[in-house]
Amino acid sequence: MTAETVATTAPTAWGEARNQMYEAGRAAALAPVELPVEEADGLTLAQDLVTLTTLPAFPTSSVDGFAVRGDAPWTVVGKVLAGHSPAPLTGDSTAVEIATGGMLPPGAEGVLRVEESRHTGDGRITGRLRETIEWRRPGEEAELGELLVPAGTPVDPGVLGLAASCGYDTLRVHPRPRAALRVFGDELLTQGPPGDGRVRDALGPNVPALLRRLGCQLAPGAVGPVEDTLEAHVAAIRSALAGADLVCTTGGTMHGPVDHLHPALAELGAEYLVNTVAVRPGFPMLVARVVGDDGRARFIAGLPGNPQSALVALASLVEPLLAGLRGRALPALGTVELAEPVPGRGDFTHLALVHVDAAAGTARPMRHVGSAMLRGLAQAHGFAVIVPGTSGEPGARVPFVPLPLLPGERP
Ligand SMILES: Nc1nc2c(c(=O)[nH]1)N[C@H]1C(S)=C(S)[C@@H](COP(=O)(O)OP(=O)(O)OC[C@H]3O[C@@H](n4cnc5c(N)ncnc54)[C@H](O)[C@@H]3O)O[C@H]1N2
Ligand code: MOO
Repeated sequence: MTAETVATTAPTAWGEARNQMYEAGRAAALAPVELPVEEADGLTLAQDLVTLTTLPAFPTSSVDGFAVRGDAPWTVVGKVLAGHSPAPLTGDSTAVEIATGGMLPPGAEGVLRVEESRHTGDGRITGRLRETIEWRRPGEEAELGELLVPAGTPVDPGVLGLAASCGYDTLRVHPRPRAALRVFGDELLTQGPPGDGRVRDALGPNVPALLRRLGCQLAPGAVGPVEDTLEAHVAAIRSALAGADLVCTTGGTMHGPVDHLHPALAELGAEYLVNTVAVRPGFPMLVARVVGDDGRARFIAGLPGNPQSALVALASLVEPLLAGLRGRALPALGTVELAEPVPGRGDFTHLALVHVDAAAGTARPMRHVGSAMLRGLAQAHGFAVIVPGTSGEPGARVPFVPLPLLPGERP
């Protein structure tokens, strides 16, 4: 389907559009790179994480005390600190002082806690060993070659620590997608209060911040506003495509007198993957694909100009596309229980902004949720999904699309 031929296509069902975007992203998943472990935070594993050693790699004392051999009382014949490789303990009724994490000497039969030991009059130590063992056995956490975490797992601090602890210096990971934004609309101001027919560009500040939260790095370059001519639109998208895997545009998704997005896509030889979605708000959203001279697919996401609609398009199309590009699973939708009624939108899916009360587990629809408004969005946790042909009744459990917020951003 080329950009010229689809002005009259029927909107894609919301769930189907979401799945299509994920599959398109997965088919173009970014080629893995090998990075030092500490540089892989926030990326996605492109390899299974299997242990390069048994874990622990050697028997280690789990307490400060004495590693002993034979019966009490024991003659102390040395000391083992963490990081040292001890000589075997061979003599009967002998012991070495040992620190937590110290390698157990071969031949040791038990570890006595320092607080449970006593000195005898003749310079030896004595005490009763506990029933439970006081050292960690090799392989207790994992055997050599055991799968710890599969490919496709997001790399977080836990994975970083685990990778280092079992011997990795580098990890094979999918890199961050490079994203760019171009904002369309001659009516947009980038400074000062709106008035006299001009509105402030809300999406120039908003969309890059969301793209970062969705795991992108933002390509450098002017966001706009791009002049309302076809030539300027084509040039702006083309320059953005040169340095990005994903170009988001805002505005111009309809077919008004200065809506140049569709003709610009046609001129760039873009192929629509989704062009309009049966969702409110935001139905004119689209995603198109351009294959570069290098054979690599790049994506253009056309976000509607109405600010809330742009955010619905990000959550509906861009988020699953990015999950695929990053080599991750499609984010599963949780559910919320509606505390108040939420109207349906006939044959369209309704994405309704809600505030979630975590303690009660319920969701309350926001006020100020016109598609041109951001007031409700700035206090919402995400969108309750009211499927076509239904309305959201109090007490009903409905799917929930969270906003990509960082911990602590919506207490
Ligand atoms: N005849 C019809 N007109 C419209 C329809 C329709 O079905 N028939 N659908 C409406 C819907 S739904 C939406 S959504 C918008 C989509 O419009 P565009 O994507 O073409 O966007 P624009 O026309 O450029 O702008 C729409 C609106 O949003 C404001 N805007 C744009 N960019 C920004 C920004 N960066 N920051 C803040 N506000 C922005 C712009 O000033 C307009 O008010 O079309 C409807 N029309
Ligand atoms: O996307 Mo529009 O009204 O649905 O804002």
